[in-house]
Amino acid sequence: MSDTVNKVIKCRAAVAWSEKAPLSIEEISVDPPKAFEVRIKILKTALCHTDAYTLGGHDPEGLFPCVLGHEGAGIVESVGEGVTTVQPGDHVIPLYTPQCKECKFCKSPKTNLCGKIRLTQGQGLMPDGTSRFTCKGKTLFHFMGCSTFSEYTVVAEISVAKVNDKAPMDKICLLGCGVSTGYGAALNTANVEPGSTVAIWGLGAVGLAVAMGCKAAKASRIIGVDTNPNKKQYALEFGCTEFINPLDYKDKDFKDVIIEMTDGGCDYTFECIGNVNIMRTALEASHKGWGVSVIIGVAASGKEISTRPFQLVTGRTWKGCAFGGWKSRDSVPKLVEEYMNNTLPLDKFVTHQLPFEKINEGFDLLHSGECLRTVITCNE
Ligand SMILES: NC(=O)C1=CN([C@@H]2O[C@H](COP(=O)(O)OP(=O)(O)OC[C@H]3O[C@@H](n4cnc5c(N)ncnc54)[C@H](OP(=O)(O)O)[C@@H]3O)[C@@H](O)[C@H]2O)C=CC1
Ligand SMILES: N[C@@H](CCC(=O)N[C@@H](CSC=O)C(=O)NCC(=O)O)C(=O)O
Ligand SMILES: [Zn+2]
Ligand SMILES: [Zn+2]
Repeated sequence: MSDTVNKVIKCRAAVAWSEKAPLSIEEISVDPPKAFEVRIKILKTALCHTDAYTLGGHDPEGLFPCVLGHEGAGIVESVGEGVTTVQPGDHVIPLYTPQCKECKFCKSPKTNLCGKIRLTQGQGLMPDGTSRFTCKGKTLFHFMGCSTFSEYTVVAEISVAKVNDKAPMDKICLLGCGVSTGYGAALNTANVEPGSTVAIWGLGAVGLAVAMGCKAAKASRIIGVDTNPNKKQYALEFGCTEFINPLDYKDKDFKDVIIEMTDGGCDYTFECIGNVNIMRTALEASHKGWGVSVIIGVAASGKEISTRPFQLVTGRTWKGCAFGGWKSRDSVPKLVEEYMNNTLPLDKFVTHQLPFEKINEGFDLLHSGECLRTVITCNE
């Protein structure tokens, strides 16, 4: 048994003291896990666009000071009373979409949105309404039920997936969010069929994982759309059959470009940016009668979508997707196995690696357009 069990752990965390400010590496105190909670030593975490979105002050649920991060992997350090499904030493991925298996959402095959702890998670707190983090006498909020930008974190038992302990943490951490989300949006939410025509707006890690999912589903045309011309090379590498840059068609309504290219529109379209104007374009570029458009991107506070209702009357469907539609505790260990047997590539998403103290450079990279994912080493 580790000598930290039942004790407060003092460790480094990247604290977000306020929005729009760089993270600050601080010594924080991490309390022991309470009942049905798990304390995790985080080995690796990646940065997702959603961390930047919340730090940028765009998240209506953003609370500060907090410990951000939700795309991580680590080892269970200790467990609270009543925890039965994981034990110290287990390799785990924290889950921002938990799976309690008891609530009406978990019992429904129609959704992966567990409702058990969503309220307190959105309040930046553990399920009992308190925080496990303090720093310089101040309480820090949790983030998305994960807070992986720390050497140690505490999460609910229903928010951890136990995974293969042979799997490399610097790759499988990506299954905590971006890759699982994009891949599942294609396979679960859209349920893309063989021979389909698809367009994907926004070729970051999420959009490229959609492309991978569409390729796995044997779509015949996968059109990658991004304003960054450097994304062409990634588009083709991750399964797009063609790449198109809307900035090359400034004199046209871009949805018409796609509609003309595809004889009336795509069977499936995906928005992976968080831009409500593009969400409309993606819907309207889907085919009359049967087109399905999936919103994955997270839009800034106050933004709303619109279209003419006629677009829906004439048979298009607008859908949304959180965490790829995966029932998380059941599915994430299987996705790790897919990685281990080489059916779900992760390595090529990791374009940058940084030590913990350079985490702010990871945000710069995310904004630079050069990077798909930066993986941070929290503990060796
Ligand atoms: N629903 C869910 O469960 C999840 C949602 N998300 C959300 O998904 C979105 C994508 O995340 P991620 O892949 O990490 O983000 P990235 O920022 O890495 O990728 C977004 C891409 O879109 C490009 N882009 C920006 N504006 C346009 C435009 N007008 N037209 C075409 N392309 C454009 C960007 O180009 P450039 O590089 O030049 O900026 C970039 O390549 C975010 O909104 C994120 O918050 C993420 C995970 C889960
Ligand atoms: N907090 C925001 C919405 C943020 C959001 O939509 N989050 C996604 C995951 S994004 C991951 O990188 C999600 O799963 N949402 C479902 C949920 O229950 O949070 C807001 O309040 O608008
Ligand atoms: Zn994310
Ligand atoms: Zn549930």
